[in-house]
Amino acid sequence: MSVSEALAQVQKLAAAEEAGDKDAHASLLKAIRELQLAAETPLETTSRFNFQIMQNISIRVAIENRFLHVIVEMNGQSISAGEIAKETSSDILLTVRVMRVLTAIGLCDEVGNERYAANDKTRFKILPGSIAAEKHHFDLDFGMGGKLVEYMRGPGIHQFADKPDAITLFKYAHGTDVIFGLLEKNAEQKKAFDDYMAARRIDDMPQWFEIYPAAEKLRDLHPGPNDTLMVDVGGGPGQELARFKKRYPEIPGRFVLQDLPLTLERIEKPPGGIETMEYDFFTPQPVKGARLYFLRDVLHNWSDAKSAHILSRIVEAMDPEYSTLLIDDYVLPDTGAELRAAEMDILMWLHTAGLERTVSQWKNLFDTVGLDLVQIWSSSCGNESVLEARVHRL
Ligand SMILES: C[S@@+](CC[C@H](N)C(=O)[O-])C[C@H]1O[C@@H](n2cnc3c(N)ncnc32)[C@H](O)[C@@H]1O
Repeated sequence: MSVSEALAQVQKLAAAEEAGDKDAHASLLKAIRELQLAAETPLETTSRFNFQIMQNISIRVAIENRFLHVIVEMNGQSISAGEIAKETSSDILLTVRVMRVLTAIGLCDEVGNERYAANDKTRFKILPGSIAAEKHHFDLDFGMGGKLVEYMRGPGIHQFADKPDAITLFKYAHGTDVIFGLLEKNAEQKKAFDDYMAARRIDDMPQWFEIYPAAEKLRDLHPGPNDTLMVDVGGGPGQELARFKKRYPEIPGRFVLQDLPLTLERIEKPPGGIETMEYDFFTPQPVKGARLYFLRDVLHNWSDAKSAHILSRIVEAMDPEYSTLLIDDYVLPDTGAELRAAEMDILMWLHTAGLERTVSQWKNLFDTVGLDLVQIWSSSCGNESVLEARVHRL
């Protein structure tokens, strides 16, 4: 694509977004990336990738030394490098060097010689959720990046932790197979993980029960008060059940939140009307014949072998004529995946020895456990999809 063709595409999508088309945003960002690629020589493209590490390192220094915090605290006034260095007990030369990168990438404004002012990206970057994301990604991912070559030439890449002798990159760099083991031992990373996850839950994005038309699907259902309407398997603190119940308080039946004792013990007060149940999802499912079994952000943490095991326990409990399984997770298209989805897949490999699945990979997984994919429900905003599955009937 020529530069002017790529530019025309950007202009078209920018106009669509300005005219209120919410779906245009992701396409606009993709078109901007394509425009940059069209304008760059191959040398410039590869060198951009080689040098992007300098940006991450500069950001991490600025966060640790609170450069951006001090700039934001000026409430719109500018501040000099000398003042930042004094306020943060940092070296002035280091401050200037790091701020040069940060202003060049737009994280802060350079308003004069060695003078800086906050912009909206600076203010966002120091929010607790952003600091948490920085620590989560930089500290863990650079730890793995630093060991990668030695690891590839030593044990070699083990994407999954199914076999007892598997050495994941996470284990090689951080000592535990996957992130969850590390979080049990590392309070700073645990807090960063929790804050990051909380900040990622954006309430105005479509909820799973809107993406999947739950009210319509359950309208003609008349469960008794003791019949189970929904089991959230590995449901964490139970926010999804709580939101669903709040939105549709009239829907009768039991709502069961299942998770490991450690997770349930952390819930100070279980959401109203929701029953908590300690349960390991590799063991037989105690709640039989529920209308809905629900798995959100669970299977992407596990290999196909482990996911098949988890799913089989649910399939055994499902009533083939009545139960539906809903899986709320990423679904990558077989071709043309968005960059963020492709990156999330790598993140799942690195942090959890899991994977984000394509449509074909989901179908193959369902085939191995006797599930039929009924439909994939998606929304134009956000990355979540809801896979609707039923027990295979002959
Ligand atoms: C990524 S979290 C997703 C939580 C929740 N579904 C959500 O969307 O917020 C994965 C959940 O799986 C739970 N989990 C991990 N291993 C489990 C097991 N063997 N049995 C039951 N739950 C488990 C974790 O405790 C955690 O709450």
